[in-house]
Amino acid sequence: MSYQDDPNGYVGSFPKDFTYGPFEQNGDGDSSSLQDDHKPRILLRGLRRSGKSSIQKVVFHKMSPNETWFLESTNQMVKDDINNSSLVQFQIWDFPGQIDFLDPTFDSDTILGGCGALVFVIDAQDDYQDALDKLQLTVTKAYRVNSNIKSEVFIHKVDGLNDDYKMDSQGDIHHRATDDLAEAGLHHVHLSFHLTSIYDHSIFEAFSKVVQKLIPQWPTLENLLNILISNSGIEKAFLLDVVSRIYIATDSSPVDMQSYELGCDMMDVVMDISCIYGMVDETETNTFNNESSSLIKLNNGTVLYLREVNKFLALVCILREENFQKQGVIDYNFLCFRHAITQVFELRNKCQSSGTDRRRSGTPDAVPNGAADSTESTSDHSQPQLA
Ligand SMILES: Nc1nc2c(ncn2[C@@H]2O[C@H](COP(=O)(O)OP(=O)(O)OP(=O)(O)O)[C@@H](O)[C@H]2O)c(=O)[nH]1
Repeated sequence: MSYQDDPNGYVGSFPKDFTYGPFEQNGDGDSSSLQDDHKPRILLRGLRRSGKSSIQKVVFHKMSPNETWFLESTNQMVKDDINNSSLVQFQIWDFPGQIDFLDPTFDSDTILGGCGALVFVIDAQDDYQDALDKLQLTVTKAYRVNSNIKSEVFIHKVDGLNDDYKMDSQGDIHHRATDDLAEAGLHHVHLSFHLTSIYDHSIFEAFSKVVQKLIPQWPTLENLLNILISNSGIEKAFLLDVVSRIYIATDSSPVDMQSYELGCDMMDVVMDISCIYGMVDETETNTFNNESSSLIKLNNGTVLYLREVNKFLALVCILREENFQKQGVIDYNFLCFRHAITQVFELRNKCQSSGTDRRRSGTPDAVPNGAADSTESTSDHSQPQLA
């Protein structure tokens, strides 16, 4: 691995205005200033007992999978704000299985209009014909109201299935669901399928992919990670949301579940140790700060390295032990990376506040709907907001 000059400011081409020193968390922004009544939405739909509430509780509320046995059936729509402590701000609306989007009393225009993604949960351990019928009706309705909505299908509870059956079910569901949509005249609507279970990391991975599609800055984050790993001898890097453990970006090499699990486990260890030993006084609530970092050497020659990026985000890197000998280079490149991420968020916040000012003053947006302009895309309520 060569550590050559890089036009992006990594080792060898030190940006002139960048110095070592305490990292100012400008990029975090003040989440309260970004609060908005109209949070972007992810809708969770599916038949009764398909696992919707369990998914929401396990991913965003740290409920252990076994505790979901005691969840009662949802009888009313539940709105769950994912904000403040988490980088990605959005609302999850969990609909009771029996609610019908086609019911005339259901205000589908308002509910589906500002929605970023529709997640449809299918219980793979059950007969899924009814679920497929409902999926077709739901996606058709959602698409007619909001053609920008991303449709995601979670083939859920796959922990009880053997690998062959899992793959067969996925193929069958994929085939039938796309045929149904084609019959309804919606050939062009794209459905994404994910095999999920709350008993492993598959549900976190699937949710990561759903959220990533809604983050306008995602390609930039991926690009920054690509530059970082190629200049530092890193094999895989994840940008993890500290609270939920979903990854909001990774480099463009394929994700293998084991690496992601390692990253999440490391994050858990760091948070546990920080909570126990990192508290300076009783009033302190956030023990994850710019001092937080961790290094774990595995006995197979792999090194896991974690650094705090800002209070919502951590970078977890996986690399070979021999590439970690130049830790100074990696640390230096990490500082450049963190600086770049800060700039991305500053720009994001600037765009957002100018959008808010425009809305307050009633001035129409300068750019028409649909134009490829960063200001426009960031004030779109169907996108989650980076804090
Ligand atoms: N084996 C297995 N069981 C799961 C999984 N996810 C959820 N369950 C179980 O499925 C049952 C129903 O889960 P809920 O989350 O209440 O389902 P729901 O879709 O919210 O149900 P309604 O509120 O009635 O619409 C619970 O007993 C969960 O423990 C999973 O990944 N694997």
